[in-house]
Amino acid sequence: MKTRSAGAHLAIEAVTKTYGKAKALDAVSLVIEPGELLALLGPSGCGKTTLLKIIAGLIDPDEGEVLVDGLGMVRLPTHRRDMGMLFQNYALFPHLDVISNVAFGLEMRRLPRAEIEERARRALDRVQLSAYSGRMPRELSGGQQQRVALARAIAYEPKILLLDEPLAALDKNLREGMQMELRALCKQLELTTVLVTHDQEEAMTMADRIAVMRAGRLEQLGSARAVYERPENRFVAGFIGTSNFFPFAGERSTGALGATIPGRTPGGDALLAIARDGTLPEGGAMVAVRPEHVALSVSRPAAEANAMVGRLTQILFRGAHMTAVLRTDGGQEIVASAPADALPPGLAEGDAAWAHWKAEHALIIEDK
Ligand SMILES: Nc1ncnc2c1ncn2[C@@H]1O[C@H](COP(=O)(O)OP(=O)(O)OP(=O)(O)O)[C@@H](O)[C@H]1O
Repeated sequence: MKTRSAGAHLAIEAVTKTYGKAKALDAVSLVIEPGELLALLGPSGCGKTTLLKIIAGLIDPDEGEVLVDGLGMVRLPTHRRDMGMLFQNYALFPHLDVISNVAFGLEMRRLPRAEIEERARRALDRVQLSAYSGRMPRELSGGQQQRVALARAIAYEPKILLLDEPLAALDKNLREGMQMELRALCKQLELTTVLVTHDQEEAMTMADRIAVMRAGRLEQLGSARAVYERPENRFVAGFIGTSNFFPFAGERSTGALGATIPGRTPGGDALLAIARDGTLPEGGAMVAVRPEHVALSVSRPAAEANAMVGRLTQILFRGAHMTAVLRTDGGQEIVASAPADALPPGLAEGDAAWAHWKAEHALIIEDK
């Protein structure tokens, strides 16, 4: 008997969807490898759910194709696509016990009785709820109900799992635990998984790769690490983590970005040193520096490539980390974050301080 479902290859080709005049999706293409967990991440209204529903067959695209192992899906109804689904409103049937909830989809598929029972028990076992099979949904916690819904989604051993904000209804601690559990299960079952989320931490925790979307288009696709460390534009740098942004005043003709490029900031004549191989973006450039790469000191650091002086307007302790905001005379705000014990002793809000960072931590990104 089959004990696991190996994931399918999923390709989305130039999918477009328009509602009235508004383009919810604008020629989106991406490939998800077998067994890969891909997060669709973006702000509300960017088209994530529309794309997921098109993959599922709940919405028809205007143009484009969805391919599973090379086979076109667009004309196939949802129930013939071999995809498990788990949505935020996972609504279990209140009048059915746990095992019957899990078996429901299998019964719809008219499988033999013995096989339905076997598969439902195996799915419950995978979410560690075997002991709860006779309980009613109202006798379970929110997290347990969510697990039952997950068991229902994987019970018929689909090749693709589609998750739309599946943990949004859970409180923070439970959500974090479930993120790891859900990822582990997808990996164990080798499921090809598409996760819709607007929560960048959830995307980073769970996904092999993240597709960052904005207004119906794909902005950047890469591993969490790549997207975080090498955001291509201001939107991605601001949406995944936080960034300090500086206007870029280097020469457009400067080919070698490894060289020091003089820049001016609203704060005055600060020299911004930037180290990054590559070319300048066509549509205008900015410099981005992550707060954790900015250090603070009382006096000007001798050997640092970039340093700006200002006044500390806020110091916030956040448990393991602290965040400080420095404001230059010219009005440029610089956010620094560091382990709480890394703040120079004696520095307080209102004090003058220097913010500094290495050239290699200043990224040139597209200003869009
Ligand atoms: N049935 C519909 N009729 C008209 N417009 C729609 C419909 N469904 C979605 N839209 C619009 O399409 C765009 C994309 O919606 P979608 O639900 O895919 O966004 P999302 O990224 O999933 O957002 P959220 O995180 O808020 O769920 C939005 O501008 C939305 O208003």
